[in-house]
Amino acid sequence: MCGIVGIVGRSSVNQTIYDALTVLQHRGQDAAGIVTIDEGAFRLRKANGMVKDVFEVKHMQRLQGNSGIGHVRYPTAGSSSSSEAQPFYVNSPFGISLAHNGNLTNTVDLMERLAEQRRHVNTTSDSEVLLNLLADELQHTSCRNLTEEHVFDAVAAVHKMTRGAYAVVAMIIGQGLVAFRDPHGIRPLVLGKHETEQGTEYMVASESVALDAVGFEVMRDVAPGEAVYITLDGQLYTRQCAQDPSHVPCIFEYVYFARPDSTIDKASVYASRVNMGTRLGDKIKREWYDLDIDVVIPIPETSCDIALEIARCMDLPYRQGFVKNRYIGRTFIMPGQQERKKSVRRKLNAIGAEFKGKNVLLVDDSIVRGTTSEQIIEMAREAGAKKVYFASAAPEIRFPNVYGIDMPTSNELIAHGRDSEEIARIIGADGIIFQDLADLVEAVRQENPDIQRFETSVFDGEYITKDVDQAYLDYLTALRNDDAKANRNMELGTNLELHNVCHP
Ligand SMILES: O=P(O)(O)OC[C@H]1O[C@H](OP(=O)(O)OP(=O)(O)O)[C@H](O)[C@@H]1O
Ligand SMILES: NC(=O)CC[C@H](N)C(=O)O
Ligand SMILES: [Mg+2]
Repeated sequence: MCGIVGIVGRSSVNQTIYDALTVLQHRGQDAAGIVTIDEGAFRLRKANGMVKDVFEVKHMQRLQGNSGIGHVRYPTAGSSSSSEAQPFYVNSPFGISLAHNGNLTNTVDLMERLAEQRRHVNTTSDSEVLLNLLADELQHTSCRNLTEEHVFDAVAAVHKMTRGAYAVVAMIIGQGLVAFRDPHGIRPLVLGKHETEQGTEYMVASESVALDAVGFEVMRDVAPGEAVYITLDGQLYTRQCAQDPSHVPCIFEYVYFARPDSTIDKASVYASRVNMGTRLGDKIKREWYDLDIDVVIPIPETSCDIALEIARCMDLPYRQGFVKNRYIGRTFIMPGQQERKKSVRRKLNAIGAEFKGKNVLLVDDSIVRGTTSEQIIEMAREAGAKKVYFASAAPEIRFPNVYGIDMPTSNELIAHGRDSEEIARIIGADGIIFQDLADLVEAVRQENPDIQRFETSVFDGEYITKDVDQAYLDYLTALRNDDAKANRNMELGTNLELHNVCHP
């Protein structure tokens, strides 16, 4: 998952965008970038690394201007090379810079289409394709200045061509900032404002927490298919640009990706996780009524709220049996399995007294590759646990994700083609229990019953964009399994870092 932010302000926005990106860091740890508009030119800094490492004082000083966009990246397409860090830039028309959260499912077709238009895409990134599509549509207008109608027509045309998931923010030199969400609203996008003496400032971001952190007030979520256009002098326009929008947000945002203090599509992530705990706690009581569990222990960090609620439901003590190293990021979104594996032990350490001689129930939000659960169970046993049971607040993840979460290969998923007993045996648990999908859906719907359907393909294999067939999944497996990614990253390590040349 990536994080995006965009601001049209009344004074310098560099620090505000930086601060917002630090609060969205949990959505992408591979690369970060900011572009601002200053005196009719883009100022850009992007590179691999965490926000605090990418932007030094000298970069921040160059990022002048009252409007800009930012991105934190977790790659789901192309490579991890710094030349694929975002925002991307294209010089015509006007000069456009774009940042994207999500993943396109018809990138190959779109590339061909762009080639026919004699547009060059310099990387293997789907986001650069998206930028060129938008640019190509804006190119059709012959006016010197864009109106909101030109912008909205261009977004409508992009919607027609593009399949997959996308929340997008783009800056157009001399014109304004445009943000839009795919017609299913798979990825989140929220709009907010801040009143100043000079006038209203507007901001869009992946999560509401980014607005909270920098003192902006949340106005509303951007609707599926809707576009927001804010001119550089601060006029806000909005329009529905999709022909047949429907609201099908990604449920994994609530399970794992988003911060608990965010509200996405009017459903609090924290409250949804507590509800997941209540429902899973009830299931454990029903199905494991004869088990002798002494204590409930979360696997930090995302599962803590869920585990606390399970303990409450089951009337059992809740103990923080694992201490998290606060200087290590999320392991699941790291690029390779070797690194992910090594990081679990560097990140989490057991407190012996909480395990010795006890039957423990470990709780996690989800089990994806099983990297975390396998090692954590081993650590619990080394710390002296008698029995180790495992509960997952999400159902078994059996199908690839094609909408912005890097789970492209079913063979890398521990639950693919396996039942609970086999999974328990592999990770070394004495018993394992998963949330039912209906309960997971209701846990979030409890917070916003207007959401009729969620994007749940990783659990049930149903892809809302209808263009995902076995041939596409096979293509993705070949392209993005861990080995293929590692090879590609080595090859592209020296790729032309076209957009970074002026700010090393
Ligand atoms: O089965 P796996 O492939 O290990 O993936 C699942 C684990 O990865 C995530 O944790 P992560 O360390 O990324 O982040 P967190 O600290 O927010 O829990 C998630 O919360 C699970 O613990
Ligand atoms: N996780 C994401 O949103 C990734 C965005 C884009 N597909 C990239 O790989 O850069
Ligand atoms: Mg975790």
